[in-house]
Amino acid sequence: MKIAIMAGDGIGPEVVGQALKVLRLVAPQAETEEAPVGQAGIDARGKPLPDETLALARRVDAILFGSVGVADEASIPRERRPGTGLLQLREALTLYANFRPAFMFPELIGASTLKPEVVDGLDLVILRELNGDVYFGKPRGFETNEKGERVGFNTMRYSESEVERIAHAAFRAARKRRRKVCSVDKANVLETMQLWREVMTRVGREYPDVELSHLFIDAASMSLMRNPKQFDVIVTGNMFGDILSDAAAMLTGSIGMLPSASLGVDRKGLYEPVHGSAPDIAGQDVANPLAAILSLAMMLRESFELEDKARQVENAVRTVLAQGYRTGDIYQPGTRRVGTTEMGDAVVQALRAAA
Ligand SMILES: NC(=O)c1ccc[n+]([C@@H]2O[C@H](COP(=O)([O-])OP(=O)(O)OC[C@H]3O[C@@H](n4cnc5c(N)ncnc54)[C@H](O)[C@@H]3O)[C@@H](O)[C@H]2O)c1
Ligand SMILES: CC(C)[C@H](C(=O)O)[C@@H](O)C(=O)O
Ligand SMILES: [Mg+2]
Repeated sequence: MKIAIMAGDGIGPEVVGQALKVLRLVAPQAETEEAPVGQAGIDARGKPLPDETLALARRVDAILFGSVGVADEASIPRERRPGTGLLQLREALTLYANFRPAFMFPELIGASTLKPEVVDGLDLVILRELNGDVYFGKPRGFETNEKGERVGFNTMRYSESEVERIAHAAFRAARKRRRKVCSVDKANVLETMQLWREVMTRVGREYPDVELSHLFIDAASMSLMRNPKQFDVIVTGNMFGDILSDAAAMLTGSIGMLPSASLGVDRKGLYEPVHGSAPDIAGQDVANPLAAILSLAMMLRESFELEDKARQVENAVRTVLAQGYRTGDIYQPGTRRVGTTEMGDAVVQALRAAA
């Protein structure tokens, strides 16, 4: 059981630190090795994904990832951008299937931005394609047009085989759940997405026991807010999945609650909270570590087939919420406001008590 720990930047090390305490307790046999990524990679080795970090990623069974990013990310050239380290890692390991479950803990119903009856019992998963789309399509870059103005451009691209493999992943996931797949695209405007819908429909015929529907991204965004419980598995492209999953976070109360698993062709996976490095709250011991801890649970389940351990961790999260522990992002009057470390300790305590 070899695990690479890539805590990254900002609140990354704070939340991964809590997940590590949980790992040590539930799987003391796990061998871990840390490696810098993001701005930490640039500081240590001059690159957002140092060669040594990538080599470690290739050697291990799973990666526990924190978050990467700095406050002025948007103005930095690509090769020196912390986020590039994460994108390169996803590409190098062919981690094309990014599962982002959004699950409503009953204790947090009041923390959701939606009415209680709309989110009570919510349990959906957004399956985001992670290796293609406008994120990786070529050509990309800057050029000068005939008027002498600068032009920035990217290309939205998907090949049939890329859509096929994510489609199969979606239908397989649906078979373990409520057997419904909603494919989200923009096939009314974009050729890339016409192909996406065509391939989804074709692959769907191989899964007659799974109900397939299609929505355009604009309508899907609305439906996610209006009636999120209609969804089981939502499968979508890289860019739309990025946006929809942050939106889904607010249904469940906070982005600090959302875990994710990025899987490829084998069981090796990268597990990370959906949130970023949150420079606005970094270093204050206030970030919610539960998304990182729930990402660890996904790792135990998916990469190591330790279903019991995964459940223990998820139940411990449920217990601390029932006990009233809340970080600032999910705080409500009448509950107990705690910091990152105290929340991690509470989860460890709950695990010990249940053992
Ligand atoms: N997977 C990743 O590593 C990842 C994901 C998203 C963004 N980023 C990067 O992070 C940096 C900041 O991006 P952003 O501000 O748009 O998104 P963000 O997710 O870092 O933060 C958005 C908001 O949510 C809050 N927040 C995030 N995580 C939280 C937690 N665990 N507990 C409590 N509050 C939390 C932040 O304080 C902020 O107000 C950028 O450089 C961006 O590129 C990285
Ligand atoms: C940091 C960034 C590159 C990343 C993405 O856009 O994929 C993040 O927003 C995410 O959701 O994991
Ligand atoms: Mg994102």
